[in-house]
Formats: sequence, structure tokens, C-alpha cells
Amino acid sequence: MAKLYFYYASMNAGKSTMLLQADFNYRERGMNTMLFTAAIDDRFAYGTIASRIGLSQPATPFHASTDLEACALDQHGRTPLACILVDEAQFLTPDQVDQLARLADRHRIPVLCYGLRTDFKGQLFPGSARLLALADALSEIKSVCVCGAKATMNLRVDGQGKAIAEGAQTEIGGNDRYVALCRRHFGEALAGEPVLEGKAKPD
Ligand SMILES: Nc1ncnc2c1ncn2[C@@H]1O[C@H](COP(=O)(O)OP(=O)(O)O)[C@@H](O)[C@H]1O
Ligand SMILES: Cc1cn([C@H]2C[C@H](O)[C@@H](COP(=O)(O)O)O2)c(=O)[nH]c1=O
Ligand SMILES: [Zn+2]
Repeated sequence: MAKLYFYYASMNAGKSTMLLQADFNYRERGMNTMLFTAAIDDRFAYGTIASRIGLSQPATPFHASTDLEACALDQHGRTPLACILVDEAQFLTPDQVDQLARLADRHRIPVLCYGLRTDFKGQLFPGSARLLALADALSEIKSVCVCGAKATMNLRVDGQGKAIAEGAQTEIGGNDRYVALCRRHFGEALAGEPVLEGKAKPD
């Protein structure tokens, strides 16, 4: 049985790097893959998966209206796919996650999704919630907070590095707008404590 995988993490944990490594691993063995990424996340370039470590690959951009099942089956009909890889999976709609599950279940194509679990308020993204509900395998990619503990949360900051507690769920940005923190320091930063001024105490 092909599986639906969800590799989740905070920002800057290495999700895109791991996706590109997995993709390379399939392709170096002569197998075809299909890559998707969110059309709205154009930090590097539209329709490109890029990691901070410098790797990048073109990918099919998805919008909320994109039928991922139809796109992948169209490609699969021309060159059989060994694997589908999806970056920025937090931006999938729940219906799109269902489409990916059908690609695994009915068409036996493994689907590897990489994305954030929660937003800057600590709330699940709808796509991530559906993936947590449906995926056969959940795997956390770990990274560290300023204190050395596991960073599980994503703090949104303004131009002065001040914590932001309110706003739209979607706001594209990188290390200038978000800081991955452990839950304790996420809470302290939102409470106005000087977590990001190098005064965080180890847990
Ligand atoms: N030159 C580098 N060498 C090694 N690791 C790097 C380099 N630049 C960035 N990184 C690491 O890469 C990780 C970010 O990778 P990336 O795939 O962009 O993350 P994500 O997709 O989860 O946001 C961070 O852990 C960062 O420390
Ligand atoms: C926490 C959070 C993040 N986003 C956006 C910001 C980035 O564009 C992506 C995640 O990037 P990654 O480095 O590939 O993990 O998601 C957002 O829109 N809203 C949020 O709350
Ligand atoms: Zn911490």
C-alpha cells in the first residue's frame, strides 16, 4: 500500500532540504517524481522549492483551486510517478489533502507532504489539521529554540523584532518575520518578555 506521509516542523527546521533530498534520492535511481509547492509562497521564485542551504528545484505551484489529483494523474499517464512531494503543505485545503490521500490509496503513489503544524498563534493550519487526521505516517523534523530545547512554535515578529499576536493566518516571510521557539519561550515572547534579546534562560 502506498502511504500518505506528513513531515511537520516549525520554520527553518530543514523541511524543504529534506524534501529535495528525498526527491534526489528517487531521481538518482531513475524514478520520476512530481513536486508541488504553494503558489503564494514566492519568496525564492514562483513555482520553486528552495531551501536555505542553497538547494532548489522547479515545482508545480498549487492554488486553493488546484486539483492536485487531476494534475498528478495527468503527469502519471505520461510518465509513471514513483512519488509525489508537496512543500508548504500547511497551505493545502482539506479537500486537496483528500485528493492526495486518493492518489496514495487508489493509484498507489506514495505522497510525502512537508509543512508547518501551527501558525503564529499556535493554531493548526487547516491543511495541517487534515494531514494530521489522515496521514499514515507522521514524522516531526526537529530544530532548536534559542534555549536549546525543541522549537515547536513559530513566533511572528515585526520589523523591530517585536512579537505579533494578531493578524491574518497567511503572511509569507522568512527569518526576518518568523522565529522558531519552544512553547515556553513562544509564550514568554507573546507576553512581552525579552526572549529574543539573548536573555532566554535554558529550560
Ligand atoms: N549554509 C548552510 N549550511 C548548513 N545548514 C544550513 C545552511 N544554511 C541554512 N542551514 C540550515 O538549514 C535549515 C533550514 O532549511 P530549510 O530547508 O530552508 O528549512 P524549512 O523548509 O523547514 O524552513 C536551518 O536549520 C538552517 O540552520
Ligand atoms: C508561522 C506562519 C508561517 N507562514 C508562512 C511563512 C512562510 O512563507 C511559510 C513557511 O515557510 P518555511 O520556511 O518553508 O517553513 O509559511 C504563514 O503564512 N503564517 C504563519 O502563521
Ligand atoms: Zn526555548
